[in-house]
Amino acid sequence: MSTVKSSIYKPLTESEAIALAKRLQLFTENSNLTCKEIGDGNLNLVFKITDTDNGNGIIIKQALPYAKVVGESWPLTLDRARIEAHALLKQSEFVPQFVPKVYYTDEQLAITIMEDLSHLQIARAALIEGKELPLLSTHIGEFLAKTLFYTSDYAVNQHFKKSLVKQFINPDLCKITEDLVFTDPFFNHDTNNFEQELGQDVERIWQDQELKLAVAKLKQKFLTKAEALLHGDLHTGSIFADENETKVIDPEFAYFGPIGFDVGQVFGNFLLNAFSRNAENQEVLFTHIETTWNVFVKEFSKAWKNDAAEIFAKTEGYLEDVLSEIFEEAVGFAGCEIIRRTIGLAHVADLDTLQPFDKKISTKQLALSVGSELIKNQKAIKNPCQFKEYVKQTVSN
Ligand SMILES: Nc1ncnc2c1ncn2[C@@H]1O[C@H](COP(=O)(O)OP(=O)(O)O)[C@@H](O)[C@H]1O
Ligand SMILES: CSC[C@H]1O[C@H](OP(=O)(O)O)[C@H](O)[C@@H]1O
Repeated sequence: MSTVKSSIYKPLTESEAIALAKRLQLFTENSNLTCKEIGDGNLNLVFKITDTDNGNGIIIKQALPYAKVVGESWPLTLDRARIEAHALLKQSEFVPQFVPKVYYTDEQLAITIMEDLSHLQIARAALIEGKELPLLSTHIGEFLAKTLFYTSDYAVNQHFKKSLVKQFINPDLCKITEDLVFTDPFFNHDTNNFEQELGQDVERIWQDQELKLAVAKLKQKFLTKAEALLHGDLHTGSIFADENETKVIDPEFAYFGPIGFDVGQVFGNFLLNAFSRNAENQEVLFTHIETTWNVFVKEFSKAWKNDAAEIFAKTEGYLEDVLSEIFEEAVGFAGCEIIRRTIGLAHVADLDTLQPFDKKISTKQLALSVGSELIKNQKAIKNPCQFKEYVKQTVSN
């Protein structure tokens, strides 16, 4: 992997993307290449370049100087491409099997060239289609445990950790999360986006002082708790998977934050998919939540026992306390993710594609109730079993 800093920024066209790939000798000179811009996310361009003779491909991801979902009226730093590439490289030190290979980066052009994962499917789409993805949560539990433990003060020399914190200072992308996840959905803000039929449910959220106090505290943790290098946007649209393989993409929101945030986003997105299903098909999502947590605990504890640098690591009860706090925070962060994906700016297809309309509205009402209950009852929910009971109880009330 090499990095070049001399180009001048310009959004690529499909033919320029091909020319770049050839110039970088990522294909042989006579290759017949096709290119298609396939970006379906909120922020960036994604070019898929394929050699038509053998099907081999690469992906060129390029940041735009604004948020694609809104347009040029929402300027956004190109530095997110540097953060994404460096986060992928850092994660690959601990879990190379779960991230795409990075072939090349150019900070000026804001591009990352990486492995084409088109043989896999985005997990959100696969779950909506009802696929089980049997290894997804085992892999994600291990991804979370290793990327988070090995970038934390539990594992890393404090001086080195602070140099990493500096490398991953990501204020613009953090501000998006601070606003879209932790602020706007809890106030009458113009970024919110919800059906008028949800008006009373949303008003209830805006008036709920107990809920708002709990969200304020979670937001404060997101702002201040520089515990480990987070992925920062670990929803099921950031995961490629099939029955055997799992790859986590799109860590442009990476920064040093609370471990429970990444874990909570995973829980929240599994639940959003569960809400979209009939009761008899929901169990597999609760199993994914349980497995994610159990594998996370197993791998995090193993890493702690073998590799902790912190002198207090062997102190009785410390690991257990750290894990309890991560779980408690994850429950609250999951609640925030569920609420923001239901009434905030950026929705999820799991809920938005539900039909008929009445079913969509009633499911969203349920999501808002469950999200609120999780946030308000974080301390009472101590394990995946109680998590499931709280969700089921809220659904049946
Ligand atoms: N490495 C990859 N291999 C194949 N397709 C990819 C790859 N990275 C991204 N994509 C495609 O581009 C889409 C958007 O990518 P993503 O990184 O999520 O962009 P954004 O940052 O804009 O959300 C993904 O949903 C996927 O379809
Ligand atoms: C204006 S950004 C909204 C939303 O989009 C990001 O998701 P993605 O990059 O995966 O499309 C992130 O979740 C932001 O909160």
